[in-house]
Amino acid sequence: MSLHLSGITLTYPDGEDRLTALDQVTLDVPKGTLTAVVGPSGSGKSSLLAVAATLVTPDAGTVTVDGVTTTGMSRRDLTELRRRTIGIVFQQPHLLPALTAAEQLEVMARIDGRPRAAARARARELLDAVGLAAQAGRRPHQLSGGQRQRVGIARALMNDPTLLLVDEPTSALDHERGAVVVDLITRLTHERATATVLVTHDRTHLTAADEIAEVHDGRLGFPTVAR
Ligand SMILES: Nc1ncnc2c1ncn2[C@@H]1O[C@H](COP(=O)(O)OP(=O)(O)OP(=O)(O)O)[C@@H](O)[C@H]1O
Repeated sequence: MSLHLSGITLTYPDGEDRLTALDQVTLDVPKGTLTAVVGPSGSGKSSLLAVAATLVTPDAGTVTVDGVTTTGMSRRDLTELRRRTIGIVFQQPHLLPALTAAEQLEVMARIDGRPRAAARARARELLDAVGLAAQAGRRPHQLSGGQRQRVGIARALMNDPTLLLVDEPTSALDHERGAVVVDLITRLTHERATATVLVTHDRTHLTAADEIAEVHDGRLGFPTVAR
């Protein structure tokens, strides 16, 4: 199992009290499958992603990524685990304005200490995989919103992650471009055998999912109704 969340409870300070953002959440995401996480605003979707990304430590429960249980791990070991095994796609890709599409990717590999030639080859391969081979030399302002998001997806795959966490990737895109991005994420999930968690507001994206998890008030349910 590439991602295993077991009995996760997460609370935030709320005045004198604590607000329960996640309540006993258990979720398994096998390699090569996509789980869509849906639910109303404030239900806990971003919190779930942050816990899975090991960016937030839950009050209770265990997070296991690629067979490694993170309980009690040092900050440094968690950073290393994230660097090796987790790719994150944000709502907005936050590209660096001065860098070309290829350089946005190469810089990730250089941070990891990979040789320049290997970084360049990997960046080209991934830009090709997301349909942007011809745009490799363009800077963000020369790309459309959908193309920028695809650069963000390719960048998240640079470290060959086992776990791909995707937060509302289509929020800045129109419906059609959003569907293209979700199709791409689904294809890459199968081709690259990532365990993918996709948070989405758009229920039309659910046809692409292997599993749908609905969050309500921090609790997770799996609908049994047909999609
Ligand atoms: N840092 C924080 N401190 C206190 N409360 C927080 C914090 N982050 C989130 N919350 C609360 O936790 C609950 C879950 O929030 P979360 O952001 O996970 O929801 P969400 O489903 O992602 O919402 P949206 O769809 O609007 O992004 C909400 O009630 C929210 O107000």
